[in-house]
This record gives sequence, structure tokens and C-alpha cells, in this order.
Amino acid sequence: MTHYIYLVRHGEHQHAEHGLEDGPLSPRGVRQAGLLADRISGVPFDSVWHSPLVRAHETAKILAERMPAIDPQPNALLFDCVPTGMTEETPAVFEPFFGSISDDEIEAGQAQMADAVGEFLTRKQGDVHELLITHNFVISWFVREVLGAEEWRWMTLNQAHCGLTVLAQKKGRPWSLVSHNDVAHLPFEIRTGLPEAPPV
Ligand SMILES: O=C(O)[C@H](O)COP(=O)(O)O
Repeated sequence: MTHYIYLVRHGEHQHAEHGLEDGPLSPRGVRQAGLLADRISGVPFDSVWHSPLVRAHETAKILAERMPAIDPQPNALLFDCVPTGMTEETPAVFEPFFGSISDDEIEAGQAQMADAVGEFLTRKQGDVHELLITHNFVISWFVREVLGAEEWRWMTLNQAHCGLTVLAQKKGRPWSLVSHNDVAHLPFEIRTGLPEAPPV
């Protein structure tokens, strides 16, 4: 009996490169979502949740068009957020990132991530397959949480658009990281969203 959580970052959205915060998917984002659907269409999902933001909602709709058995629902715990602020342990190299982020945003992000972990990283009975369509930092936080890494470690993790990260918990065992940012379903030219292209 295993509880699986599939974490997916939304597809690339239009004008992402111009710094626009939200919006519909780009043609490349639509393609990423379609290929992701092909990749995961054999999984018997019990529930599918998505961030209410447009880019995540559109990704969910594309998945649902190709996977009629799923019925994605919005969940505010999956909104984009900043999970922590600068702490004494955070390496100084990350300090500039926090320059434009208010204390209120950080407080809200901390509360949201605490609630999200409480909601989703809780053992459910039987074999469970849950799909969460969300944002880069949210996925980073879940992975950090499962690995028990220091709080600031979420900042060292990134996921590509429509990359697939899988967590699992077998009954009586701790959560484990099955795979991280798997992009095997995406041709090289549509692997977007990472700060820099991986060396291989
Ligand atoms: O990584 C980021 O800049 C933020 O978490 C936004 O992530 P998103 O592009 O996945 O929405």
C-alpha cells in the first residue's frame, strides 16, 4: 500500500520571458502539458489539484482533456508563494532574492506551506495517487520537506515546466523522493523554466 504524490510545475505561460506574472500557456506550454498527459495517462489518479492561477489551471484543463477520468480542482494551498525568508543559516548569495519580497509575503508563504504539508504529506489509507499541479517554489518546498533538509534548501531546487517529481510513502515508512524533475517526456527544445540548462 503506497501513497504517491505527483508534483508537476505548470506549463510555460505566454510572455513569461517578459516578467508577466500569470497568463495563458504559450504554444510551447500547451505542448509540454500534452506530452505530460501522455506520460501520466496510465496512472489511476484518485485526485488532481491545481493552483488557481491561470497557468496552472490551463495545464490542468489540458491534462483533463486527454485524461477523461480526472476532474482537477483548484486548491489555494498550491498558489505560488515564497516559503521562507532570509535566515541566519541562509547563504548570503541568496540575499538579493529577498530584496523585493515583503515580510507579509513571507509570512503568508510560511503559513501556506505549513498548511500544504499538513494537508498533503499525510498518510491516506490504501494505494493513493494524487496529482498536484503547482509552482516551482511549492514543489521545491515539498521536496525539501521530504528530505528533511534545512529550510533554505528549497532555494537550491528547481523544476522545469511540466517536469515530473514523485514522492511516495509506504505504510509505516517515511516519505521518499522517487524521482525529481523528470523531463524524459519533453524534447530538449521545450525543456523550459530552469535557471540554466543542465550540462547533460
Ligand atoms: O520559481 C519562481 O520564480 C516562482 O516560484 C514562480 O514559479 P512558477 O513559474 O512555477 O509559477
